[in-house]
Amino acid sequence: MKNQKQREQDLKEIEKAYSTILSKLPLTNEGVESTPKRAAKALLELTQGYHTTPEEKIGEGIFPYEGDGVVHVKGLEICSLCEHHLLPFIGTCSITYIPDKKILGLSKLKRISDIYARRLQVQERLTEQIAEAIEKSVNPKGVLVVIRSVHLCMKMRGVCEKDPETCTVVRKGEFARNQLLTMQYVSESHQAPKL
Ligand SMILES: Nc1nc2c(ncn2[C@@H]2O[C@H](COP(=O)(O)OP(=O)(O)OP(=O)(O)O)[C@@H](O)[C@H]2O)c(=O)[nH]1
Ligand SMILES: [Zn+2]
Repeated sequence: MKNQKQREQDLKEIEKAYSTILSKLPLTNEGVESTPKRAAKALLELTQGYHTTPEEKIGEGIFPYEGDGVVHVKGLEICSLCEHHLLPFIGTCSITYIPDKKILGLSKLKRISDIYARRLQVQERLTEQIAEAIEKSVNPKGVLVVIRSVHLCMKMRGVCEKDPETCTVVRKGEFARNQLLTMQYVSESHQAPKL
């Protein structure tokens, strides 16, 4: 992982690259003087997930559990950047797991999804990585992750689709074996926001 000095150097180089990009546009706006600096900071913020791991974010947030239930958390906001166009995709994530003696602190589900969303992504891989991280942390009997999102690269450019929604589903353990259970929780997942 990069240290503070390397990251400051990266920030300067990204800022320079944004200046070059802007210099190719016939701009007349006066307000863009500090834009390369702001854009560089924004890019690093949107990709800060590269500098952390689930283990680090989960910390002490794993607890013993004796029950036989299901944990289902929906409506976790996903803000990511597509790796092809560097344009946002924005959606909601629903995480369901069947604990086996261990549960995660609820906020840790959002922290895990953020670690992977704050990188350059395709939605399929993002969904898979969240499911894998939950599997690795508490070894549940099953995990189901559903993301429903809108890709701005489909809406603002290219095909310019008016109301596109992409749904990706990853099933592990019990969910991979039980289609009916999977369908129940997929149908309960929140729709992507209207953008
Ligand atoms: N599978 C998948 N595709 C994505 C995701 N985000 C963007 N894409 C797609 O990546 C593809 C890149 O296709 P290319 O033909 O290389 O790029 P392009 O010419 O900009 O494609 P168009 O968007 O069709 O104009 C496009 O079809 C995008 O819609 C994602 O999360 N998952
Ligand atoms: Zn894209």
